[in-house]
Amino acid sequence: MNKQLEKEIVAHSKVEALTSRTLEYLKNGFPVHFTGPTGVGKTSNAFYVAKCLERPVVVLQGHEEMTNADLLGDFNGYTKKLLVDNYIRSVVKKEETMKESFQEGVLFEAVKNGYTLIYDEFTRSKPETNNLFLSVIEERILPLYGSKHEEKWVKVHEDFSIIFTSNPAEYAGVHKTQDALMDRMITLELDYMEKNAETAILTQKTDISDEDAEKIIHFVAALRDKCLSKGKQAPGIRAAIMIATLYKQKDMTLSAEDEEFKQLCIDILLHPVHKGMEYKDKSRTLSLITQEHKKAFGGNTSGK
Ligand SMILES: Nc1ncnc2c1ncn2[C@@H]1O[C@H](COP(=O)(O)OP(=O)(O)OP(=O)(O)O)[C@@H](O)[C@H]1O
Repeated sequence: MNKQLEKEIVAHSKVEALTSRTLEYLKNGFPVHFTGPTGVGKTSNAFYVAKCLERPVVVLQGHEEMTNADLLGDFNGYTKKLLVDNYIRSVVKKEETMKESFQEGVLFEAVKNGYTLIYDEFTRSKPETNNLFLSVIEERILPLYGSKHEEKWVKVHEDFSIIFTSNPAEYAGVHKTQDALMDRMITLELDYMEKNAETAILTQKTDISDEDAEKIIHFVAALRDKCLSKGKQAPGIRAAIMIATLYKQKDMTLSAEDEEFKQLCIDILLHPVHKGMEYKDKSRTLSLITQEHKKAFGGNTSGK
């Protein structure tokens, strides 16, 4: 696992519980799917579980243009081999052979060697492409049809595991639901983290004090709660990370009276909070943010 990511994970109680259940399911041969809104930790949790499996990790990022060749591999040109034999000086024998060289695709490599595959945002890929996963999961073989490969299929290594992630807000209107594939995995729904877990993550990522981190998290969470009761979109931990990073870097004061800090919060939050509202009038969202900002930072003068 990537050293940077290993350092970054905050293994709060929800992460630990989720990880131990996920490991149990994967070890019994069932793929696991983390789903939930943006920023709740689906990818981070997938990496953490993968690390616990102690196998090499490969990552696939779902996208519209993904093809079977990306997953299985392809012949990517020719390798030329020239053999010159002039053992007897006057007789020169030349032999030239051309061989197609095969570049293994991500899925082929993972399945063959028993790696852990993280398939992030898999619903962004076309269902026809994802159909390859049906036999990998059910029959434990990877069919190599259409790949010009000599073998017809490759057997799935017993250490191979897959963790899928997706965001349900993206399902609508992208592709038809991938029911056959979904039916073969255990889907675990992740929700927004507890405030103390978010505070720990924020402190670790931005190196601000616990007290300041707690205030920023409470502020963002208060606005999120307003969105959740109305719309589907809401600001998450990433917005809090942006606020904390810039507040620290620009040496602002964590106070409702610091106009620069207030403007920073508005810039970061107006768009995501308004997306979560059902009304059109943006000035209502602006006054909501200003109001919550005052509640969270009113009168305070914090030293970082
Ligand atoms: N347990 C954790 N420890 C440390 N950082 C975390 C943890 N959970 C989430 N994060 C951080 O929060 C942010 C969002 O996490 P992540 O990318 O895993 O969410 P996601 O649900 O996959 O989001 P998206 O759907 O937008 O891809 C990242 O900066 C990530 O590093």
